[in-house]
Amino acid sequence: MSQATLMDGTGLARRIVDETAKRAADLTGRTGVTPCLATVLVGEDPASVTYVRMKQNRSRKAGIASRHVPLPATTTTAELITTLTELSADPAVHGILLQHPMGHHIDERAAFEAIAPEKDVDGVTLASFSAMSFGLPGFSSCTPGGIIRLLDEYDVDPAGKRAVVVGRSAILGKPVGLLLLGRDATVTYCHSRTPAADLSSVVREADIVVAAVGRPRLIRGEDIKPGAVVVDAGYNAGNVGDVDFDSARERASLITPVPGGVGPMTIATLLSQTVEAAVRQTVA
Ligand SMILES: Nc1nc2c(c(=O)[nH]1)N[C@@H](CN(C=O)c1ccc(C(=O)N[C@@H](CCC(=O)O)C(=O)O)cc1)CN2
Repeated sequence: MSQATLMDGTGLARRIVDETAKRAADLTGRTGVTPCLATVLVGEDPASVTYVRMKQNRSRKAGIASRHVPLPATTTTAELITTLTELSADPAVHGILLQHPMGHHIDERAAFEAIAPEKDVDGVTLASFSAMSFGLPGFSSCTPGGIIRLLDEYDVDPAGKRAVVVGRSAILGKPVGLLLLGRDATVTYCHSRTPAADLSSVVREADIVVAAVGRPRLIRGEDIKPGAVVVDAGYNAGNVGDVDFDSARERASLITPVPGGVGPMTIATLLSQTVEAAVRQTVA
């Protein structure tokens, strides 16, 4: 079989950011309101610092203002909730991003819930999760939303397909499975406690594989069903995904590279949802 076609997240994300920039400029021209994304970072984890900086840089290119709130690693859950409540009440802020992960001492769920649903452009609140689960309007979690957009771009219709999601995190694995279910896929979840033999047998049956467990090269080409669509949403040190790319691309029909696949789509979705939030919050 020939090698899989690459799903180009970088190119699609660039087009989404260009469209987002036009929408932002239109809003600013019509109303004088500049969309504003507040980024909140607890501590100085190097990867998180990089991701937040990427979000700020791309926001600037899209005509979105950033308000950065760096907090010390010692910040308590109560202090973080106070910051997020203030940002939620600030009319100049349209979207709020709380970078994950935070320190183990922080109650992440309580912190995310302090974000007003209408400003939850990262799709992390229970309100956003429930809306997404029921197919109601709301903001999707950014990486899952970006993955579905990428599948659409490459005419991958999940309806009737067997999809496996490897991973069950609140911001990635769980929601992407629900979005695929919403598109009528037959979804199975595997995760870090799934025995290796079960993982292998489930992946072997899957038409769509979404790897989101954070284990470098866990998914091997020998387990990929010939012609399957493979989406690698793993972020591991050294820009290594959860899929063994070289062996998987020999069997897949479509595959996302790392870097250049799902990652750029995450940020493009965040920016697009920020401008959408600003439009909804602006009485023209
Ligand atoms: N609150 C959130 N926290 C986290 C999220 C999220 O969506 N919301 N996702 C990940 C990390 N992440 C954004 O925060 C992220 C990771 C990677 C990329 C990306 O574009 N990666 C590039 C490579 C980057 C490089 O060159 O260094 C790629 O894949 O091409 C974007 C966003 C965890 N936390």
